[in-house]
Amino acid sequence: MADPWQNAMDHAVAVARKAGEVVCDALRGDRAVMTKSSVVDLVTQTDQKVEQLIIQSVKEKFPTHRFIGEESVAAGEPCVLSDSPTWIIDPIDGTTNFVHAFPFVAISIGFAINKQVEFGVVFSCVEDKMFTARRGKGAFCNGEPLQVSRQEAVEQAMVATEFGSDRDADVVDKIFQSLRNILCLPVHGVRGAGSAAINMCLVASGCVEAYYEIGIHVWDVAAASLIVSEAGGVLMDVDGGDVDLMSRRIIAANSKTITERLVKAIVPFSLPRDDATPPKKS
Ligand SMILES: O=P(O)(O)O[C@H]1[C@H](O)[C@@H](O)[C@H](O)[C@@H](O)[C@@H]1O
Ligand SMILES: [Mg+2]
Ligand SMILES: [Mg+2]
Repeated sequence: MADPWQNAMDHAVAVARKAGEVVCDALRGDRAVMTKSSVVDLVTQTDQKVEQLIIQSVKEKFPTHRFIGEESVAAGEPCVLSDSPTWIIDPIDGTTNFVHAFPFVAISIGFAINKQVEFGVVFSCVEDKMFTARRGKGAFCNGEPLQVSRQEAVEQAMVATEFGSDRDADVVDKIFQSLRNILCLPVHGVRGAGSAAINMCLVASGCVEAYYEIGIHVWDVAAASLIVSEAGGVLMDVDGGDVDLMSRRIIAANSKTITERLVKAIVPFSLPRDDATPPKKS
C-alpha cells in the first residue's frame, strides 16, 4: 500500500534543505543575538525567519495540520501535541553553535499523528547530512541506511551529552555529578556536538553509543527520536521509565544494556514539562 505520508515527508526534506541554505548563508554574515529564558538561552532572527519559512510552506500544502515550533512557543503559541497531524519544528538546533559559527547546526522537523512520530528529518546543514526516518521503514543519512553501534560494554562506550542553558548552581551540580559518575564507570569518552538532534543522529550512526540530557524540549528530540529507534536504538527516560517527549529528559542509546548502566549513573531531576506552560496568546 502506498505510504499516505510520503508526500509530507518529501516536503519536509525539501523545506529542511531550503532552510539549511538560509542557515548556512547566515553563518557567513552577521548574527545579532537575543536571549530568551536566560542570558545563555540564545535566539537570532535567523531562528525566527527559518521557522516562519518552514511553517508557511507546510501550511500552503497541508492547511489543516498543526504545529509546535520552538520560536512560536517562545512567542506564546501553545505547545500541545494532540492526535491531529502535527509538525514539530526546531528551526536551528544548536543556536549557540550558530552564534559562534561552531559548525554543528541542524534543522529538525518531526511529524506526529496520534502523538506518535511518523517521520523525522534532521538536516545537519554545514556537514550537508540529511538524516531521515519513516516509522517502520528504517533510518538513513543521505540515503544510506543507519545502524546503531553493537558495543554493549559501557566501559568501551562513547557518550554524548550537553550542559544545556540552565546556570542554576544546583542544576549545574547535578549535571556535573552525573558526568563524574559516567566518566568513572569508566567510559572511553564524553562528547557533545552542541545540538541535541545531531547528538542523537550520532547515536543512530553508531559514532557514539548513547546521548542523554535533562533540559531538552520536544522540538529538539522529536525527529531524531525516530531516527534513533529506526536505526535499532533505544529511548528511555533518565530514571529508566518510558520516554516522554514532553518531559524534557531523554536517553537515546544503542542498547538496553548501556541505557540501564547510564540510568544508574545519572542524577535525575525534573523541570516544568513542555506541555505544562499555558500559552501567552488566546
Ligand atoms: O539550539 P536550541 O534549539 O536552543 O537547542 C539546544 C537546547 O536549547 C540546549 O538545551 C541543548 O543543550 C542543545 O543540545 C540543544 O540542541
Ligand atoms: Mg534545539
Ligand atoms: Mg532551536
